[in-house]
This record gives sequence, structure tokens and C-alpha cells, in this order.
Amino acid sequence: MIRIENLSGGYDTRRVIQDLSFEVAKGEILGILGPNGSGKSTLMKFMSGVLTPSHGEIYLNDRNIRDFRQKELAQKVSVLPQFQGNTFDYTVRETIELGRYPFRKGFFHDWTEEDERAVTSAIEQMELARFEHVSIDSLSGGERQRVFLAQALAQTPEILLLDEPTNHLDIAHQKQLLDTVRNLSKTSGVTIIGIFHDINLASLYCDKLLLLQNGSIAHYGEPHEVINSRNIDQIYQARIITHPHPEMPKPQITLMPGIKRSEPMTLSISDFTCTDDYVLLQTAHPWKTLSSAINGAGIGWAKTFVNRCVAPNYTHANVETEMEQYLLEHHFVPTETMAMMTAISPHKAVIKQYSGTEFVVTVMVTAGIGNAMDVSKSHMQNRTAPVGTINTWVLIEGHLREEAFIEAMITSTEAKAKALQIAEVLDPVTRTIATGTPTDSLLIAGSQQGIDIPFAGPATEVGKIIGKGVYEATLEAIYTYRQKTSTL
Ligand SMILES: Nc1ncnc2c1ncn2[C@@H]1O[C@H](COP(=O)(O)OP(=O)(O)OP(=O)(O)O)[C@@H](O)[C@H]1O
Repeated sequence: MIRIENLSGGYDTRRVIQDLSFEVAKGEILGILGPNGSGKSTLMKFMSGVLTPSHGEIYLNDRNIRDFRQKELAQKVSVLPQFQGNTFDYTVRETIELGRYPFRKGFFHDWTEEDERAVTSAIEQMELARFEHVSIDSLSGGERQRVFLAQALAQTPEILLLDEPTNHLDIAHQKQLLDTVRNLSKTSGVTIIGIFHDINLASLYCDKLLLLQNGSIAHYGEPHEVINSRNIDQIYQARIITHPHPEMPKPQITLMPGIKRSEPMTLSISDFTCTDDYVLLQTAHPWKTLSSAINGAGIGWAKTFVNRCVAPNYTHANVETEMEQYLLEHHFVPTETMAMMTAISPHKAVIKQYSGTEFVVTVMVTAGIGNAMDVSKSHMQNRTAPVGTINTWVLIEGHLREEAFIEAMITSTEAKAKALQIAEVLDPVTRTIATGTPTDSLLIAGSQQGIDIPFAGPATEVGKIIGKGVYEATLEAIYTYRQKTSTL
């Protein structure tokens, strides 16, 4: 455990650190963040005993570090300094063995079993065995960084100080180094304090974060308490948005570039092409999409939209791969294409456009209802023949917030269900009114230009238009389907 109380100090007459107090528990990882020159390295120098504070105290396990002899302190605290360009002509193993220096008792120190164990374990942890007898001079910058971490690990410290540890490392080795460090803290109880410039890495790996500004603590706490757009803008003068990591409850940031939004684009029904093969829309600018499509599902960006027609008996073991292959064969770029499938003829697509005061909503629907299902009774059924799908696209010319995307999905789904009710589409098994089919797909797309659209529920202007548009287009698509000219 390390405790800092009212620490102030710096260089000669220059006070860099101003009255800092914080505590890092045993086995905890603290990340120090802050702009260039905010005092991160200086704070580290106080903790490693390189600088002596002018005011305040630092305690290691309740003992003042002023009371430690230098070698004694080095047995407890090891430091991984910033990337070191200059090295001596030592082998990797010899460099790592230097980590045992604080444990030497005299000039003729016998190399103990404990020394050997610590060095071998450090080599294994940093996966350096194949470099063991190579000169450190011949290693790349990233490989050297791993050697110096191994040296710090060989010191078997209680406190490990890391000064920008992932500098010069590729992403695989950043992950390896930080996984090792995290493992060390959680399994061996080593307390870790690291300086980070990468806010996302710090958020992922640290238990607590300390955001420094001009040598003082601006914010301190768990990553979700420290990393938000207000704090980052205030300290770094950088506009960001935060979003959750997909697998961990940790905030991640995305930098918002200072690029102005482009002029609003306008979509016209004539931009859609309906061939025997597909309904196709291609636009000059990408749209932000939220969809349950086969290609481009989830949240993404797309310039090409495909509603592909397949035979009613279409099956494939890997539909995603087959769809990607299809897109490539048709010269569409899969990474900027949203693609769905239907057995309905693309010529039966209903495409409608509706204008609000400052935006336009375009709706495309193909409706195959042979496999319609009442969602409230689906638990009573076990269907195997999924032919028949309602595919819906809703393209909104405006800048949609995340809430608006989700509300637009709800509004569209409710409007579709209402159309099925009015058209008296029945679930063929239960003979009750159907609410959709088991394979329906929905796309909500925002041009992300023009006016801000924060919400899209049925009481908002855009929600009213989506409700009317999806309802009317779905109803018309159902009637078209029933005209017996469809492929189903
Ligand atoms: N040896 C030194 N002598 C005098 N001033 C120094 C010395 N080292 C750093 N400083 C000054 O102390 C202030 C804090 O520097 P420090 O290196 O602690 O910042 P930092 O937050 O680690 O910055 P960076 O992100 O750029 O590495 C800076 O204004 C710097 O110029």
C-alpha cells in the first residue's frame, strides 16, 4: 500500500506538484493521466525516491519512505522508466539479472536460487526465452521495453511504477504487457501505478484513475467516474464521446475531429433501383445504420443498401459468408454495405417518401407474409420453414442521436404490427392476428447531416412520420403480395 499526504515539490525553485493526497491499496492498479507537462513523471520520481518533496509525506505500508535506505526502497519499489533508446552491450538475461541488484549483500554476492527463480520467471512472463542470450542492442524498441519490464519484475517488487509502459509496443504486446501487469496485481498483490497517455487502455486496465492538471488532482476515482466528455474536454481541451466497452463495464472514448458536418444530402425515390436481383440504393455519403441485416448488422455506416432476392428454397450453412461473397461478385464493398435477403420480387418493393418541416424520411418495404406469426403465441410453435419475410428500411435525413435510433426501431415495429392488424394478416398456425414474421429485418439509417433529431418516439415529428410511413408502406406491400403476382 502506498499513501501520499499533502505532497508538493518539483525542481530547484519550481514547484510542479501541488498538495496531492491519495492512497493506492495493495494489489490495486492506479492510472495517472494528464496533459503533457502536468507533472505525471515528476510525481513518479517522488514515489520512487528520485526526488524529495518540499512538503508532504509518502508512506509505504505505513512507513515513511524518508526512513528507507536507498537499496531497501529498491527492494520494494521497481520502476519501468519511459522508453530507453541507449542501452549497454548486455545480453537480455544479463540485463534482467540487474533487477536483482537491490538484493546483493556485498561485492561478492552469491547468486541464490531465489535470484535464479525471479529472473527465469520474469523471462517466462514476458516471453523472452528465445532472446535470452542475444545482445539487447540488437532488439527492436518494443522488445527492449519488454526486457526492461522483465528486469522490473525480477526485482519482485511490492510496488511497480510504470512510466508510459506501452510506448513503442504494437497492440499485441501492449495487451501482453498490460495483461501481465494486471495478473501480477491480482494474483501476487503487487500495487501498480502507471502513467498513461492512452485513455482507453488506462480505463480498461486500471482500477482507479487520477487525472492531473497543473500538478494538482483534477479528478480521481473509478474509470467511469473520471472519464466523461466534460472532464476530458476541461483538462485536454479535446472533444470526445464515451461509449461502453463491448465486453467490460469500462468507458471508452472516441475523439471527435474538428471537421464540420457536410451539407445535408437529399435522397430521391429515383435513387432506388429495382432489378430481378435486388432493391439497391447507393449514395455519395455514408449513412449511420442500426439494423438486423445479414451484412452490416448492428451499428455501422453504409453507402450501399441491398435488399437481395433469393429463391424461396434458399439455404446455406453460413449465410453471412455467402452474402459477403455475393456482394463481392456484384462489385459492392461489403464493409460499406448493408444487405438483407428476401424471397419477394424486388419489383414488389414499396418505396415512399415523406417530408417533415426540416427533414425527409424515405421508407422501403418488401412484405412476404406466408410465414406470418403472432409474436404473443410464438412460444406455442416450433416452425422450421422460415420463408416469408418483411424487410423494412427507414432512412431519415437528419442527425440522429442514439436514443432516436432505438425509438425509430420501436416506432417502425409498432407501425408494421398495426399494418398487419388492419390487413388482417393471420398466423396460419394459431389463426390469430400476426405481428410480423420470424425473419423480419429492419434498418434505421440517419444521414447524420442537417438538423439534430434527439428522439423518434410516436409523439415527435419524426416519429409521427415514421409511424405513418412504415404503416402505409407495409400495408401497400401486403396488398401487393396478395395480388398473387409475387414469387412466393
Ligand atoms: N529536470 C527538470 N528540471 C526542471 N523542470 C523540469 C524537469 N523535469 C520536468 N520539468 C518540468 O516540470 C513540469 C512537469 O513535467 P513532467 O515531466 O512531470 O510532466 P508530464 O506530465 O510527465 O509530461 P509528459 O506527458 O510530457 O511526459 C514541466 O513543466 C517540465 O518542464
